[in-house]
Amino acid sequence: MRRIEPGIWQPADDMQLEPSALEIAKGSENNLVVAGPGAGKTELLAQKACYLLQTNTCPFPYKILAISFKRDAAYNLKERVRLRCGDELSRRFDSLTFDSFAKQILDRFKQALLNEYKISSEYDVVLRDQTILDYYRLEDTDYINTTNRDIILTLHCTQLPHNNTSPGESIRNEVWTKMLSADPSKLSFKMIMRLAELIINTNPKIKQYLQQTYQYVFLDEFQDTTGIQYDLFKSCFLGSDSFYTAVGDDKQRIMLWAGAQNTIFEDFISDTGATRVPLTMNFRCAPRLVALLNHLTEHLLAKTDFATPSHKWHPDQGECSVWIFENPKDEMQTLFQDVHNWVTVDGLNPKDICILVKQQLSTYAGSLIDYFNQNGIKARDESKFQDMLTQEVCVFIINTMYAIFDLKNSAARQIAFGFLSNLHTELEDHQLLKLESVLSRFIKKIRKDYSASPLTKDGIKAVITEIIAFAGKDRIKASFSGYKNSAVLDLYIKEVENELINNYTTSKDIISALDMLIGKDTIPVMTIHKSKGLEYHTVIFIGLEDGAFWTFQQQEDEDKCAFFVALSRAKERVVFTFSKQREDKYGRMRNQSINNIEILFQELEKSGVVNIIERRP
Ligand SMILES: Nc1ncnc2c1ncn2[C@@H]1O[C@H](COP(=O)(O)OP(=O)(O)OP(=O)(O)O)[C@@H](O)[C@H]1O
Repeated sequence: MRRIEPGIWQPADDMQLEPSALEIAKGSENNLVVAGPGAGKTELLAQKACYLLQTNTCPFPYKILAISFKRDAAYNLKERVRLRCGDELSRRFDSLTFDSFAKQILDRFKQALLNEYKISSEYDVVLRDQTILDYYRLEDTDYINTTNRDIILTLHCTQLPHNNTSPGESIRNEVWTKMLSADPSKLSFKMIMRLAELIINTNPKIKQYLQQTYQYVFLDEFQDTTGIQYDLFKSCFLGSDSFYTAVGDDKQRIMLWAGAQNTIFEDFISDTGATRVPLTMNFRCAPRLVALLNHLTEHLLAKTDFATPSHKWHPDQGECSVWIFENPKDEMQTLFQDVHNWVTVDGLNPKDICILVKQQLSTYAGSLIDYFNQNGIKARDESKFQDMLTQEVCVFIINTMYAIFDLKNSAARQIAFGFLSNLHTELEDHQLLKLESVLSRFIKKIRKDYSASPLTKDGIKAVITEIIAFAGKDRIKASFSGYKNSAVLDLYIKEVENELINNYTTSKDIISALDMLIGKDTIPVMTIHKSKGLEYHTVIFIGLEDGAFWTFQQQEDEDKCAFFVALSRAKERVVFTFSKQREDKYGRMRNQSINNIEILFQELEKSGVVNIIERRP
């Protein structure tokens, strides 16, 4: 690929960056970009990656490491850079979550662990706190006096190697020993992070290798970085010649409950000498929504970093309403009628509408999802699919299936080919052309083999097996560190297979089954925490009620931020619902109040841009 002169480099997709954003994209300093929702913080990281790669400012073999908070964010950032810079350059852009970054270090260098922290060659990742609590219960007879949260915190909060000075510490150490020496070892992601950190801190050569690999390090959603994650970052990179760009927004800090470090911005500046740079635009939200966000910034969050809307909007665009209902049935029917109109009359794609809840998705939106589906508008709990649909191997299988069974889908074939070329980084351009025609022949052959009679469950399984065999399981394992463990790779392949077979059983058509899997024309329903970084034309938040904000009195600031995050996912329209009654998780109908969260209603009202009305079907 031809190098672009730094002087003539332009941001991709004709985007105009704010002058300070452009300076950061082109600069090589440590920066902390602090800006509100929709300011283009993630976009700035994508543009900076393009600048560094396209101008060769980050020359081969150096790489860029971008750490995002969620898998889908990491995947989207990588895709954005790949589409703009091409496969070859974007291979030097590693976009990971903290969890996957730590896991890669552990998987690659586990032989370098100190003896007392050795783990089995394959290990189980423990995703449920209960597993840890069960180990703890075996060790600690006073278990009953300690809260679960404290146990989990104590287990992970200290850097390795552990001291053993107090009785509490010796119990913790015993739990670690038992989990590490289980067959296979049992590790939580936080333990993986601590082990990765230990490897770096006790092996200067590995640390040096890492620092020499990554000349630039990006940190997205930095406001929610936990102490453990920050310790890992510091162990890996502090004192190196790498340049760091962190971006975040303290008005969107919603992970304090999960250990986000409250002082992370100040700590980062003092540790790295980074310059704090504000951005002032909001490219996402229509002007009336920006006005509302500005009002809440000042009066709810007591901050002063106000935003200016983009010129692409008319000043009157953007609407925010609070709809008050007698009961959840009225709420469900009214929402359905309105959404139906938006889809059928206004032509809005259901995928551009998002339904959000604070927590307990099935309590607040379970019946609503069923009702929408029964009446012809597809909706689903998106969190069940967010991980699978951003797994490279799943994306590959799905797109190869599209390429086989949907002749018109040339984009799918391109994505499948992108995956294959990542497995064959040794190939020259002319050899890649050959690979492309091998893929075409494979697609034609499978299409022919399976076109004579309708597909069966076994047929779907066989096609997936052939697709994986075609790519080469060993190659996939060698090329993606996340799949080094065969069990993990098999699990994801099985997950796609099961979902496809389920969908096919209902739809009897493989394209429809694939469409269902990717959530085509389907309203995503999720919690606020899962919506971080995402954006939709319309956002419907169900349950602006004390019941949903039951933590408000204990963590007022965090819950206000959660409310701010929900609102700021909308580009054009946001609706909050309040139902005078709501079923609890045991199915009992309860009266709802706004005594605790009255301030949210007051400020919405005072902003002058919110329509608060009683609605009936
Ligand atoms: N310079 C720009 N010009 C036009 N559109 C932009 C620009 N920067 C970002 N956008 C668009 O604005 C939207 C928000 O961008 P982005 O997600 O990067 O913001 P963010 O600051 O990370 O948001 P948040 O913190 O709310 O998740 C996206 O649709 C993005 O494509």
